[in-house]
Amino acid sequence: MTDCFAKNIKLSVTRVALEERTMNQASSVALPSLWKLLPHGYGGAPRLDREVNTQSATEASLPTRDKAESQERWQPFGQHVLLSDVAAQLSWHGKNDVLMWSVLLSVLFVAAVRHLFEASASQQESTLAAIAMCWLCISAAALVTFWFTYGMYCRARALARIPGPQPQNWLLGYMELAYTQQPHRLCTALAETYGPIFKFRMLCFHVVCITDPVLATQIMRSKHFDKIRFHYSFLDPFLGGTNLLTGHTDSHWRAVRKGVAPAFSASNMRVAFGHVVGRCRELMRYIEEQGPSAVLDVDDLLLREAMDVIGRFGFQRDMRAISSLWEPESEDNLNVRALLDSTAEVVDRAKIYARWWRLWRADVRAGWVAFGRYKGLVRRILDHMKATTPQRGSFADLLLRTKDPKKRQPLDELQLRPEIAALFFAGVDTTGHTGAFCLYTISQHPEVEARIVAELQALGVMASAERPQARELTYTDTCELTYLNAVIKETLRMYPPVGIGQGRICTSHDTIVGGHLHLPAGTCVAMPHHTIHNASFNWDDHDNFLPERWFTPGTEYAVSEKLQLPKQWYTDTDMNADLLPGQDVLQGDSRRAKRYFPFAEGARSCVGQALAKTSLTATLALLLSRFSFKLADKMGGPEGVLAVERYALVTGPVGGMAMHAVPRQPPEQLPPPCRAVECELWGSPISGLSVRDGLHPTVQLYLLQQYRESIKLLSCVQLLSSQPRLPRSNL
Ligand code: HEM
Repeated sequence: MTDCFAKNIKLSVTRVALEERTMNQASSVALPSLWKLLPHGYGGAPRLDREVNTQSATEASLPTRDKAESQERWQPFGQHVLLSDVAAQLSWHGKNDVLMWSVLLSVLFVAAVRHLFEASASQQESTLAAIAMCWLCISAAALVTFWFTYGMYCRARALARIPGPQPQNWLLGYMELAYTQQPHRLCTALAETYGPIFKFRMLCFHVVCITDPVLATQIMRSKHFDKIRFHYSFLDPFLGGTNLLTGHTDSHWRAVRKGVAPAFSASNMRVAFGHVVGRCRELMRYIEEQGPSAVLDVDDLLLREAMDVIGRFGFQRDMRAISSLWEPESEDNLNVRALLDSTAEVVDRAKIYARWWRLWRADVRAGWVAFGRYKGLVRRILDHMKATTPQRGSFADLLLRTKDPKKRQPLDELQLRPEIAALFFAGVDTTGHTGAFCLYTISQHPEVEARIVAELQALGVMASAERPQARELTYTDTCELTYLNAVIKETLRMYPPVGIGQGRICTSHDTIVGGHLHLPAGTCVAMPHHTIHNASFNWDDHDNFLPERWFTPGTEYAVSEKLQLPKQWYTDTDMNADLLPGQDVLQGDSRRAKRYFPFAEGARSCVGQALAKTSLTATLALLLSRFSFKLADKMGGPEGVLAVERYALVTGPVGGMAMHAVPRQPPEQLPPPCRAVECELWGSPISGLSVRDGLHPTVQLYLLQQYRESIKLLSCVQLLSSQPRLPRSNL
């Protein structure tokens, strides 16, 4: 296959590193701007400031204010949909929808000709004017079509030698990828057939799939390839505008990224850990109440936990995603469901043309309402951020302090809202689905589960025969859980949430990748994570779930013996470079080529990866120390799980992951119940403090020192295990 591939690709210049050159050939004329127009430690302990006093008042007033606010605006359908939501969707079509514009212009043209005929004094005069107008329009349309087609022709010629599947429909191209439920698995199958570089066309897009680890690393790290805006802009009407996730790599993105990145610093992860523990304990209480015979959708539960953690960690706001499990009919639960369901609606809108205005369909109306509720949540979070002083160093605080580089002013509301929405959008599905797949893979490998249990017991965070009294999990423990971390890594290898990876494009220049692969300007480049992580040519035992592989140092880096392209493609790369003295591959050596990208690579890599890792490790450690998860019969075993796997911007099990949570020990053998303390000071939660009996002494001291006089602790002490909530009490 390698030889065949080498023959198919023209070996021109021997230049290996990523290189770009401006072409003076006609292709640069063919692809200019038209292409752009067309489809293609918050410092340690949680702060208990006096400012929070204002918070409860604000919170209390929010629902009324929201109601009044929304009554002011015209709501075209349903109480959650505002006119601005419809305007945002229309504006997207205005910018991107070629078909809509073609129809609109044709209608205008016919109307103009009719008007001419009616307005002209004589028959002859009107015929001449109409003919002139027709010629003018036809010439303009022909020019645009020629310009566009010529660009496509140039790209097709330049990419002709790259192998790839033949489209069944020459007009639409290879649309199978757009309509299959598992495009990531289809990509992997194509890579096994056509080799590490293959191409296909979808509509007018020529896509080159690069699954060779060295070239993929180079492109992800390159500043010459940007996000394909058209691909990401689908999200904009729903998220409320361009944001950190969907925007170009421009000065605005840089300002926001630089502004908010410190929120995910190592010291803030200790705070995040506290929130994760608090949420997870509440989740465990719910699971315990359901009992081992209940069929639980662990995917839904973990999505809710991720949502709560992001709400508390990022915005000091209780999203009530877990607590509303007890109140399925509540408004909170409907909002949570809206947020969780909205991803599917975005995907449907991307796949089904003009779905958004088919209002006679109940699912379309439900989709609008889900979007409306999501936006309502975001509006309330922003109001909350503005009305209170966010925790110093938190995402909310940093976002409010970020300045628009052009206006040199803090971001306005219209800029802030999409950033808040994007954080939930990027963080909830990815973390939740990964957790669900981790529990699934562990349930399928009893030997893996046994090793995790042994590790938790050895660390003393899980009760054992030798040590019946388990101690509390601490932040430092998450780094000590090496086997559990290897299990998470292996799950992310086999089930990377962003399965088809990132789409990149170089609009202005032709580019030569690896010294030999010529990519004309406007070619889309896809680096599917699932394929890179699961192709037989990149990994040994690619089909097997082997957490042990992560104990070999440098597993995430490309292996030179396995590379498929001719050796001269790699001569200038650093992938073979020996480590410099004192360098540790486990710490990451940015010069080396990788073959493992669950969080992407380079400037546009995941900003929240530290939070995701902390959250996953702590959640799984706590859940697995208390329960053993078994796949429910209704899932139909591993084949059933594979069948429900669906890529909807993030890979997850459609319909959820049904499992039983079996307590590890009968309750009477469990160590004395542990109390998770949820304190609230005027509505500001101090979560994740867990103690065996009453408030932790440090917290007591801290509270007494800070608030000796004014403290009115709305303390709600929740007992874990199956004990009921305690009534409110004063300190
Ligand atoms: C297992 C969990 C996660 C995985 C696998 C993951 C993966 C990724 C990947 C692959 C990207 C690049 C997407 C692209 O370029 O198309 C990305 C971007 C991003 N992620 Fe994550 N993510 C995870 C969790 C989170 C969390 C918890 C947050 C925040 C709360 C977050 C926030 C973001 C943001 C804001 C971006 C856009 C960054 C930028 O372009 O500057 N992610 N993530």
